[in-house]
Amino acid sequence: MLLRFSREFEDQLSEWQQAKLLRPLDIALLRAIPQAEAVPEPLLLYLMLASAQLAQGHLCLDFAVAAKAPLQLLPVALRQSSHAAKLKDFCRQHPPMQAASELLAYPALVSTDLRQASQPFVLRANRLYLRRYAADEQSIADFIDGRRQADLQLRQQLQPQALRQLLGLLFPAEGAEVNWQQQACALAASSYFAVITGGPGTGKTTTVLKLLLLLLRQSASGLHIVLAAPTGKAAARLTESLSQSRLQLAQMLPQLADLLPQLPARAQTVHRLLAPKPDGSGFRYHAGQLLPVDVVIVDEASMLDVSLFAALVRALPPQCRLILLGDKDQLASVEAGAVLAEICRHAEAGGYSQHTADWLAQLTGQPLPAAFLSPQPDALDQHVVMLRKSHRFNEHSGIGRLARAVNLGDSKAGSLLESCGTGPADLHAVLLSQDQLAQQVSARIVTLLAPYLQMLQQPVTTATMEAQAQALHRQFAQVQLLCALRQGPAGVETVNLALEQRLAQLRLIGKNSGWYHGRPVIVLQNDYSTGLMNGDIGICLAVEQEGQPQLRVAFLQPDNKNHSSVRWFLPGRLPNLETAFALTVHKSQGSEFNHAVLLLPPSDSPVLTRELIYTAITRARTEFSLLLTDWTVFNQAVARCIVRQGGLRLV
Ligand SMILES: Nc1ncnc2c1ncn2[C@@H]1O[C@H](COP(=O)(O)OP(=O)(O)OP(=O)(O)O)[C@@H](O)[C@H]1O
Repeated sequence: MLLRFSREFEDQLSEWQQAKLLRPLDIALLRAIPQAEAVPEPLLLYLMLASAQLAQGHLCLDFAVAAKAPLQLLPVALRQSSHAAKLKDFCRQHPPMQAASELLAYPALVSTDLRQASQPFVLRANRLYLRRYAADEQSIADFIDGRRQADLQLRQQLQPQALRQLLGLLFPAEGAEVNWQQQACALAASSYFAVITGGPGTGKTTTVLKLLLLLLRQSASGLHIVLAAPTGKAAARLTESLSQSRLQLAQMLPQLADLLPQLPARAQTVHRLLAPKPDGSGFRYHAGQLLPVDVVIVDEASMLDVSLFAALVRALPPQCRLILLGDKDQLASVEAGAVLAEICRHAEAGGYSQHTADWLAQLTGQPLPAAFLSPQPDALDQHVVMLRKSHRFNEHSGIGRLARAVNLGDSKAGSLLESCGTGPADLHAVLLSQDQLAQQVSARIVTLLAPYLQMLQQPVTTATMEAQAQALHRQFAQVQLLCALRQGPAGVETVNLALEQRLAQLRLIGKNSGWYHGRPVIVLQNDYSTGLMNGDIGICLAVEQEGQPQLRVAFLQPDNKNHSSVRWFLPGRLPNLETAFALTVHKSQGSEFNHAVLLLPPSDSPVLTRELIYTAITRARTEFSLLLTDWTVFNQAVARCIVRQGGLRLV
């Protein structure tokens, strides 16, 4: 039975829903809980607001934040709206901290002890959670805590001298500067849980491969190692990057080359590792059925949402190591929580205890500078090492400098781009007018895509289809247009449509809707029947068969020999997908392009954040372009950080 509330309260709810202060889902949730009937209406509204926080990526409603700044409970776009006053008035009339204590009078609905019972809400340290998210956060905190205890024993068993020798072999001395890769390897080699964070090209993959060689050398009976990533695209890129790094390591470290065959050749998605049950009721591996693994490496961990992370740690056996790799400054997952960013909150400063610093110095022979030590060390910081030197972008690289400036929220970041022509050669900015924006963008992108479009003019035959698909994929990945938004005049949908129309007008594609020769597509969900993963890119080609063109879609699948093979599909067999001439920045995470072109919308939006701009810039290998109509939009985005409420550091 669904609850009906008093007439006045129902009216208030529909007003709040219309004002977008609540979602229909937030209201429906409380209607479905019989115990809610006894709760006074203001408290019910707080419970609904706690559920509404998830839409903004927060794990909980923080009453302390609500008391200090009630508008923080709203998406940025709504904070200026006339409706925001409703929320302010509500918080004034029903003070949040008082509501937090009043909620305790309803133990059938709200519990303070997660382990005790199964109430739908959990209140801890003035944070109100839906039970599931409190449980996820608790699982992660328990996992990290458990691993920390186990580390004490592990370090007693290790032989520092032997480790030091291996670390010396893996990281030959380079000078007086701290070798953070070596520090990361030393920490991870002596921990059951470690996080290696760093910007693009700082050597995360290289470091973790060296770590695996070290662990393999130390293991008497071999190790079951698994490499995973949150998306299929990121897993494919990790597979590719692994095969390149293996070749380099084989040359650099001939003494350890015999161990290379023991390294996994492929990475998989975290979902696939946990094996979803066919009926969608969870995973085959969980706390009651642990994964048979010794070491799990998860790359692009910024994209891990709290629920997937919790599901993973619950399924790990006690003696299994978990090593997370990722760039803490990138966009977090669209789902709730920002686990990597939260764990790495103090990574820049280090925050090491004297004990950690002494241990690392013993293993590496390199003492950490005092600036990285903290007099009041936080336990979580002892698991994290940040790699600080980019081996891809040197100090003269415009991309590297721009990424750093954006990351620091430096208001001068725009001037690096504005000084086009006189500034760094790898950066470009183009100011467009608002009129016919998508058409102006299309004209520019068609020029950048010229080599790809030219290649498409070659007829594709059954004899040449494989090689042509490979070449077209390589060419298509050279330049990628990234949109900050999905909808609106500069959104992915409008721009893809405008591009298709322009290409059809120029007769560079056969038609501008449905399937056509040359249509690039991106898969929008994992599909285990085809093996295609969310984020995979395909190209539709008309293959001449007995004089008749047949449309087939070519997807690349990296193999373990640093090559790719092509998988062909009939368009009708493919899962949910969309055209990929333009991608959202979110969808581009985990991919890289020689030239990344970011299009900003004409007006500000809460989605435009420092993390989004940074993620777009760091997709670029050799060139980055910004298309915009107004520099204020760029500057406002750089000034806006994503803040997500969660309590991992408090649990
Ligand atoms: N210490 C080093 N000295 C010189 N080159 C290095 C060093 N570490 C890594 N590299 C090189 O820098 C490049 C990037 O390294 P790697 O792929 O390990 O970085 P990453 O942080 O994993 O990058 P991504 O941002 O792509 O995930 C590789 O070509 C690698 O060989």
